[in-house]
Amino acid sequence: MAPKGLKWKVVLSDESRRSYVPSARLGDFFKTIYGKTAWEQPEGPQGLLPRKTVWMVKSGCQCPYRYGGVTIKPQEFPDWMTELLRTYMPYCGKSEEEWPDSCNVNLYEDGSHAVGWHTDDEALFQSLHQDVAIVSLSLGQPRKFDLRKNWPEEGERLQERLHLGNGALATMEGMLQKHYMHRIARDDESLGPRINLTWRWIKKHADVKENKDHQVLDTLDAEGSCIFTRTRGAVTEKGLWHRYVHVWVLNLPDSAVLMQLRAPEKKRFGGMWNCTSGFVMSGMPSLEACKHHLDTESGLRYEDHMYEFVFSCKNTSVANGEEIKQLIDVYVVSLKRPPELHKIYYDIKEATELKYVGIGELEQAYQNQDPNFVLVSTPEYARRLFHFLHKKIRIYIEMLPKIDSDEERHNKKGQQLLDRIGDVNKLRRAQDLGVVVEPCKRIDAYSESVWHRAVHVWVFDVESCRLLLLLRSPKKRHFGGRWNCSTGHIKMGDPALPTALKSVKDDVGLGNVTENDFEYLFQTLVEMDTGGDAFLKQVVDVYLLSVPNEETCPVIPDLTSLSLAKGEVDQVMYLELDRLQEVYTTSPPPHDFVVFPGDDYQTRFFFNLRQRHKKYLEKVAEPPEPPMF
Ligand SMILES: O=C(O)CCC(=O)C(=O)O
Ligand SMILES: [Fe+2]
Repeated sequence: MAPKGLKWKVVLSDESRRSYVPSARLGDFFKTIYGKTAWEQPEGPQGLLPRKTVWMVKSGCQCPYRYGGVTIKPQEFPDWMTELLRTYMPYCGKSEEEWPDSCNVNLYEDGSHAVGWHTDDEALFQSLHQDVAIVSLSLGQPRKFDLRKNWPEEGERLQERLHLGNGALATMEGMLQKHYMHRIARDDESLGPRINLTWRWIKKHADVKENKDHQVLDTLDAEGSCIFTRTRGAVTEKGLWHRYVHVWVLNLPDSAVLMQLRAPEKKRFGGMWNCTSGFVMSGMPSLEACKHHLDTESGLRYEDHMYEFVFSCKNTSVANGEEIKQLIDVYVVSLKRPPELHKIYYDIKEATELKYVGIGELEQAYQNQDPNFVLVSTPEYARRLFHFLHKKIRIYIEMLPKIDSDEERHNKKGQQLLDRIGDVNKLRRAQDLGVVVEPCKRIDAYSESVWHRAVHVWVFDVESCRLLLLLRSPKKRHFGGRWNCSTGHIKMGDPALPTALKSVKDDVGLGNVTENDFEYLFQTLVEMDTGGDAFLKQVVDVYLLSVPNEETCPVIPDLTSLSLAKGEVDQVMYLELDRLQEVYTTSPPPHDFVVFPGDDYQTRFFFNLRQRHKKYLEKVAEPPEPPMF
């Protein structure tokens, strides 16, 4: 109450005992929000979120909130939100026009409910690029709110703790989301429920679309020259030739491309996976169209030089009974550090999901004419696109420092001891013959081309005659970014079979199988140039793990049920034996597969497996044996 200019000395200031609103009213707020909210408990990559939540937006906004691998659909601000805003915004100096347009509401039912370290840095809020404000209101059970610096300077305090009590109003301002993380930690004491509201201002909404049918496009003659301009509505209705762009955002480390699931209600190709694509407006260079579509659909902006023009092709297709005639300019944007999915914006009216689809998976979609994907039927499209994508990935992998990803992580594996083998000509099975000379370190085995031992394990779907293939992480020293079976080094003195078992378990998490399920196929010598200075020289015991088998693996493992070793295996697929044999017999072999040289693989392997498949079918077809008395 001090008049301006007069300085009072404050002897006691206890904000913690102050509430902006009488506590009975706080109780009413709590009850209303608790009871009137359709709470959700979404499931993320690590299971159910340890709290209930809703994402609320002002009427007219459709933006979903995506974070930590979950997407929360928006609910419109309910009536009680207006009352809360009217009550609290004056404390933040915000008039009604300036009220926030969205709010994340969390319900922590007890002390086991929490939110882990995170920042509110999703593209919607643009909080990594500019000062933003987030206003937080806490109701109910007081909880501890922690803040932690991302890049603490030496000697600086790392963490701050606030106690957010019933009715506490807090703000996060400036560039806090860039420099700090925050959390509500679990609290094992038995605690009552707490509701927290964080009000935010959405900075990057969906592009407000004008009536698309009125956009003007150039129509083309057979040579691709512009003949006249027509509205988009007329072009699509009459099936006139027009210009179109496809933009493939290439995630180099994962060998994958960004795709979106088109909203089911879209007139053309609704409910199908597609790259970013769109019309080229009259007079617009196609590069501008690419930039426009990528920005408005996904909020991704890149400099011109990031867009590589790959090729143009003519394509005709039919969607929804209408003929579409397009001259498509295809562009690729290759990213060494692609954005995390949950940070990419999308408009749910246009797309309902985003994902990075492995190039292998996309190629398979083309081969199988997968109806879940929008595919360009002109054969040269797939041929030229995949040729280009593979080339980009190859160049990227060649540029990576050649370090074994494991070495990078613990620097231990390189020190592992392997058996060094002397005269490989004397050898049938390394452990039988006295050809093991002396141990050598794994790292030296690589750099000095020392013969050592390894296993290959092929998981064989004997029913459909397919093999499980693993896409090796691009960072692997040998064969990075290429499809192969499961492989492992045999450590000094170890027998091969347990190594085989361990390899598949580590690589793809096949849990129940035992050593008895493995079949020894043959031993082969692998001498290959894997891209480094030295040759890889291995004496390999090749094993087969056939599925299904009655005891430990009664069903063929579903790809999604496998758990892939991080940093080792990026993807898995089943490939028909015939197709793998084609890969093995193509010359030169396709660079995205590891193809082991030598007769053992070329002949024995495929022959062996085909026999097993045949036998299996015969066995299944046999009538059951009559009971014996
Ligand atoms: O419950 C809180 O106080 C924090 C909530 C939060 O960080 C969020 O919703 O992003
Ligand atoms: Fe947060």
